[in-house]
Amino acid sequence: MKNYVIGLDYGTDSVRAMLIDTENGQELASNVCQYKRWATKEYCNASINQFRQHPLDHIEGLETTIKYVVQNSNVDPSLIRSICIDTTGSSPVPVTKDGIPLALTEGFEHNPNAMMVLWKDHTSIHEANEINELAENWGGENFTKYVGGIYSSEWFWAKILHIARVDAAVKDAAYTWMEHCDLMTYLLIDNKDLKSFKRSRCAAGHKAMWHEDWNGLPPEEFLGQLHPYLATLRGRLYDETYTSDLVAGNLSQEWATRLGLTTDTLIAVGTFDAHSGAVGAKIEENTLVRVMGTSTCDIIVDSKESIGTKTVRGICGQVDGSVIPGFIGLEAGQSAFGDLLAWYKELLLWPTEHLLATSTLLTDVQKEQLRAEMSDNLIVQLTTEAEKIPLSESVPIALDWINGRRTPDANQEIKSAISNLSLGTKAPHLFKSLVNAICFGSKKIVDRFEEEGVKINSVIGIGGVARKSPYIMQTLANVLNKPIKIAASDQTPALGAAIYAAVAAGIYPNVIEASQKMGSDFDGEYFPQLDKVAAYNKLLLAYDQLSSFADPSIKKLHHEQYV
Ligand SMILES: Nc1ncnc2c1ncn2[C@@H]1O[C@H](COP(=O)(O)OP(=O)(O)O)[C@@H](O)[C@H]1O
Ligand SMILES: O=C(CO)[C@@H](O)[C@@H](O)COP(=O)(O)O
Repeated sequence: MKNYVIGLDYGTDSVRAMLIDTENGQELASNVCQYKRWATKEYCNASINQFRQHPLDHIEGLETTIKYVVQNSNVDPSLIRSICIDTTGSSPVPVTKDGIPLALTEGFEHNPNAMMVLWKDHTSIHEANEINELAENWGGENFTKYVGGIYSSEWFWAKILHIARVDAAVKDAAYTWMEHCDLMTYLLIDNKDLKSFKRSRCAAGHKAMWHEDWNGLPPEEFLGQLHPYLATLRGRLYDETYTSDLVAGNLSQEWATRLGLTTDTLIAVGTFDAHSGAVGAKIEENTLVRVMGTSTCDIIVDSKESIGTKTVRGICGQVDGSVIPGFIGLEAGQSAFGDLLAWYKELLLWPTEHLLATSTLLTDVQKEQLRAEMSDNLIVQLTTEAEKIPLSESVPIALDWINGRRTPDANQEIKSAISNLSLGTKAPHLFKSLVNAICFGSKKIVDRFEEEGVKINSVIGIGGVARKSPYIMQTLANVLNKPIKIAASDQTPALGAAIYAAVAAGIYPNVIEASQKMGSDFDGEYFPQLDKVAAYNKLLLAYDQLSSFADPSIKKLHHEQYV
């Protein structure tokens, strides 16, 4: 009998559904929906790094995309066994006692503090510092131990603490908070009991300091010192967490009717996009999967025996079962990857945007066409020119911390810098230096894992930049001095979610087996070019020097390891 599943992947700008044949991972239908309200950035303020999303964008996107794949796949809806949802994270949402997102209730419809606080929102830098200070000095267990020793402003407690401080009305109305992947899963299932609802192990372990060692979330005595609200909230959250190979519940009658499915469809426990992306790209023990898009997420799985009691410094967490149940999932990442290049592109397009508007040489239509053409071609042209610049030629040295540093050693306050500019520095030289910077930042993550005893046997690249830029992937292979395989699928997170769904429905016995059968193939591999590896190592020394200058907390590096 045929079995089908749906993977639903919530990205930063859009949500996509994929209907998959569980026999071979073949995609039978897919559909993407952009978030309408988010597109106007109505609830955001980039100057203070405030990024909020309205839950209606997520609910409308869910209904549109799932309905589309169900109707356009020619599959009997009763054969659609299960759905799994992945989202960005940490992206917490305040909800009422009835599990309704606060922004859907009267009086809060347009209040950004009542909306989902997107992963890249950095309004809670101060609160993250406070959490770190307390964790280190309160006299008890340091609860940041399994999240790299530093709590980030991108994460659950820091974000909630910030909102509790700045918006008493939201604090008082928010009975509880849910990670986005949990909320969307909860929305679909029939069991509406918040206390017994199966929350994501991945989200709780990587972002909310949940760990078996202290029986769940940090205790009230700790959280209460940050804010009494957090202590109250702790009691309304959860003790247990669950991996995504498990069932959270059956599709509710209401949603079965709305989506054209039946209540026999199972909904798996939710997870994060990077983790499901790794599963969609056939991650195995000691494989590093790098999700390279706007930012990066670096995911590794290692055995419990190999990790033992070790805690890896400066990463985004080590969590039992966050990627493959039974293994430790480790996460790191860069706050900006493609975003550094996007920033540069925007900078260069400034005259096109502003001077062109006042020019009388072209019609409005021509201006628009020119603007679009330049925007589409700029990175491609810069890439062609940057590739021609020999490594021996002096290029600027840049840091990749344009949006702070996620890892190693989170510091969201740190800023980027560029040095070694001269009158000979042209736009492609600067572009080349930015590409080098994002690759050097990647090398720091790989080095940290290896220094801490986590073996990396192979590297897989997924995400927009991995697929669009052979130049960046070749540079990365040279900088890391490791081969990089590229997954063929553009949609590995949705595919990974489909794989979890298939295991939850009992179609496969475990995630590894399902991922081997359903996961993406590879359609490219980049190998280090031995003549260039040494030259990049030299440039890396200059990157290290600039890093230490911009962030004096970085220890003096052992340069001898690179020469
Ligand atoms: N040809 C290219 N070379 C390098 N980077 C690119 C290219 N095209 C797009 N990008 C970068 O890719 C990023 C978007 O990656 P993508 O994976 O599509 O999005 P997301 O991270 O939101 O899922 C942008 O930051 C953009 O600067
Ligand atoms: O941080 C995580 C997961 O832990 C990601 O959700 C976050 O970087 C967003 O990634 P994308 O830009 O959607 O690829």
